[in-house]
Amino acid sequence: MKILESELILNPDGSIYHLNLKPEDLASTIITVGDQERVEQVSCYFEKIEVKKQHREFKTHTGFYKGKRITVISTGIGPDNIDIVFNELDALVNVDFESRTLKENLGALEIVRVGTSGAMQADIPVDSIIASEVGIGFDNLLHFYEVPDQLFDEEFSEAFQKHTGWNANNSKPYVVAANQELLTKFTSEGIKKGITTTNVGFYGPQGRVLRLPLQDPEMNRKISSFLYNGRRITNLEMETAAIYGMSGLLGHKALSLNVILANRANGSFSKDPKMAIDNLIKKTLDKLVQ
Ligand SMILES: O=P(O)(O)O[C@H]1O[C@H](CO)[C@@H](O)[C@H]1O
Ligand SMILES: O=c1cc[nH]c(=O)[nH]1
Repeated sequence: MKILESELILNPDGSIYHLNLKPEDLASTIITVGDQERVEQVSCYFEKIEVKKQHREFKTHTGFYKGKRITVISTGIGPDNIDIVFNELDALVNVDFESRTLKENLGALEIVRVGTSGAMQADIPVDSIIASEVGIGFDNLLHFYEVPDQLFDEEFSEAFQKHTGWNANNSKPYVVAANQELLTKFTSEGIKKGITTTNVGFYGPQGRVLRLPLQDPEMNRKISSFLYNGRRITNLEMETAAIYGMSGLLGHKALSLNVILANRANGSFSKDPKMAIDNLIKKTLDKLVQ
């Protein structure tokens, strides 16, 4: 069935609406970063860059690292942007833009998020790296899609809601896993597995108080004391669960790696965030070519 012009929006040059990319601009291995300035921080390691495009906060470089074609793209902040980026990345590989129909053989992208994050446990040092084996989404993005039974871990979500006395006005947390193959490949010395919450804001939704009091000032304490099958929540950020959910629905493989910049349990912050992120970028690139 033909996808209408109002649903799959193409720019006059044939590129997709927000990302400003054409199908040939994209590699099948993709690194997503939040900050558009991080795109160069990744692509500076490429031996050759063949595509450089930007529209709004979505900046893309495609090039080669040790002979492997890789795309690095910025998503901006938050799950609403993940909806845009993941639908458009998928359309770039799985929709024929000429006929506006789905391709017969659907492609699976390999997607690794290189992000920054806050630790919820005092013993997780700033500058360390966590590979999220599970994302817990506090956003409601995934609830707008038809979700197959096996994608969310409902039992996990219920245990979490019970432990925290979760306020139903916030959302219904969804729990979704990383791609196991990528998780195994990336977990190593210097990259530890963890459980990551995806929060809908940086301040109140992550329990930060500058001037506004919180609806539940105890939320971070409840999150950090939660245990599920002996596993604790390690860190929080703003994209991972949405990335895992959208990848699960669309048939792509995704893993989220985050360097810890803030430790919320002991109030510390990285002394050199740029260097800490750079360390994660180098590790990610080397793992991708292994
Ligand atoms: O550094 P990035 O990848 O943007 O990730 C984290 O940093 C942003 C908040 O400062 C949020 O996007 C959060 O997920
Ligand atoms: O505390 C933090 C640090 C980075 N990113 C977040 O979302 N939270």
